[in-house]
Amino acid sequence: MSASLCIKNLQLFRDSEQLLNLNEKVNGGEILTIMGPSGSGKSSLLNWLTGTLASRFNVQGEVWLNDKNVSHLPTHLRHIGVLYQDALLFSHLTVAGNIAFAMPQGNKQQRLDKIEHALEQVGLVGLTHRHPDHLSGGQQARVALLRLLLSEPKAILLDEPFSKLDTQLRVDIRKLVFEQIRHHQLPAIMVTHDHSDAQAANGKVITLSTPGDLYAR
Ligand SMILES: Nc1ncnc2c1ncn2[C@@H]1O[C@H](COP(=O)(O)OP(=O)(O)OP(=O)(O)O)[C@@H](O)[C@H]1O
Repeated sequence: MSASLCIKNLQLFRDSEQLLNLNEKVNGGEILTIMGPSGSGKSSLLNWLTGTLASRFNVQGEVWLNDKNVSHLPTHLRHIGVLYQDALLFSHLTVAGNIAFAMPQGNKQQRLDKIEHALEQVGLVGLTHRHPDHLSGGQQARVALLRLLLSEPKAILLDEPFSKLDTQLRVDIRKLVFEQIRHHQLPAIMVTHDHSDAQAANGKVITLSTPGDLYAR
């Protein structure tokens, strides 16, 4: 069975206004890019996928992950990970503590070995016991990525994850994130305002319309 994330017959309304009407399938290793003006429903789409949409919205449709309907599962059982524009690391925990926090339970030494190996892969050797306040923005972004990957998600959502990084760092971190998505063959959906992100993702791009124009183009 190959990995996939499917949006089936999504109809999303805020009050009586229709924001989204979508059917999409994203295969493992593919990145679907969602663009569109402020208020067009990008965050609402991500919230619906993770099961955190506010009750103010009316929604029909199903989320399927690896050929299983996960629409009725609570957020933590969907195994859909999100990377945000802020690294959102816990300042009271070390790098290892932050990453371990999201990992499945298991042997402590094996978990630490896995963390150190992952840190090595992204050029963060020696930072295992450091606190986030003593890391650069790029290092924090890498730790956030590892925390996400080592939580073993089945799909990844990217919510403007590069928008706070300066130009060169943006290119480097974006390359790393996309490489990891492809390496792990995870289906991914990225919300961005930046056309260079869309280009780098090298997949389908959907531009949502402003409310009133019902359909995505
Ligand atoms: N919790 C909420 N309760 C009610 N309405 C909301 C809520 N969150 C968002 N909305 C409304 O739903 C519509 C879609 O908002 P959404 O945040 O999904 O847009 P967006 O495309 O992500 O915008 P931005 O690019 O500014 O983040 C907007 O009209 C917004 O005001």
